[in-house]
Amino acid sequence: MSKIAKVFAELKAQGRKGLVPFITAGDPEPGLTLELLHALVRGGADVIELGVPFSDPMADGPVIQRASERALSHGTTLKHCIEIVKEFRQTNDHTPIVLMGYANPIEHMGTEVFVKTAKDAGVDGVLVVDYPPEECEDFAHQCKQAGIDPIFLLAPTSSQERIDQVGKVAAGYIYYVSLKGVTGAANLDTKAVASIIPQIRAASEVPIAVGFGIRDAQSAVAVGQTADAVVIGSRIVQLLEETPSSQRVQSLENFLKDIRKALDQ
Ligand SMILES: O=P(O)(O)OC[C@@H](O)[C@@H](O)c1c[nH]c2ccccc12
Repeated sequence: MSKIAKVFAELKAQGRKGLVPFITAGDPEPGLTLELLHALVRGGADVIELGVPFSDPMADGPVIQRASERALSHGTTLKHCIEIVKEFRQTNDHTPIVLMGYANPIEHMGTEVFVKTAKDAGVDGVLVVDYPPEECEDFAHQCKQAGIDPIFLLAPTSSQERIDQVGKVAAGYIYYVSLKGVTGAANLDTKAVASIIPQIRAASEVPIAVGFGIRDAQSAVAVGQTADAVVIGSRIVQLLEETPSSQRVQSLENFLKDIRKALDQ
């Protein structure tokens, strides 16, 4: 059983919902990411999504685009992201990390080299935004062979055929994009999300995490009523952007603790 599957099995047994925060590696300043990862764990993260900065992040709204730009301006590469995970694993062996990113940097590194170095570093899952299942059979296979869960996106626009297809290859969790739009969008409709989840559950036994537009305890709890986990990205990235450097780690931990508390009530 993968580390991600184990975490979701534990959550289910405890009747709890998963909390999955996202940060961009190398943002807002280089050298802080490792500390931020540990702060997320202290704040109650069950799985962490670590964004690999990319110059043309077409699924991302302005907040995460700016994070990518900052990280790239500090010279953050895919190799650095993997090294951060390796360092994190020196002292944390239990919190799964999912690398989130786009195909270009991975193809630039070479998929075989990527899968091998990611596995050796302790990466648990990979979500490549521009790799729909039919375009990455070989890559998904390589990941699975290495014990890395390939994570796929479904969205309100996904056809039944796509839902079935993702249901067949999914591992770790299925990421349901709550809305038509980019990360950080403000038009979350929890009722619409709740109406689609049963359709996805019918196609797969893999847990369902929902992201896009979850900003606070209230929206997290509302989505958590039907999803197995909630993903929070832009709100966290924005908090880091707005907080003075000396308070970032503590603010992040506090922010997450509040959401955790609300989800566990
Ligand atoms: O930012 P939001 O609205 O909280 O949504 C989560 C999201 O940021 C994170 O999961 C993510 C960041 N970049 C992505 C690209 C595609 C899908 C998902 C993502």
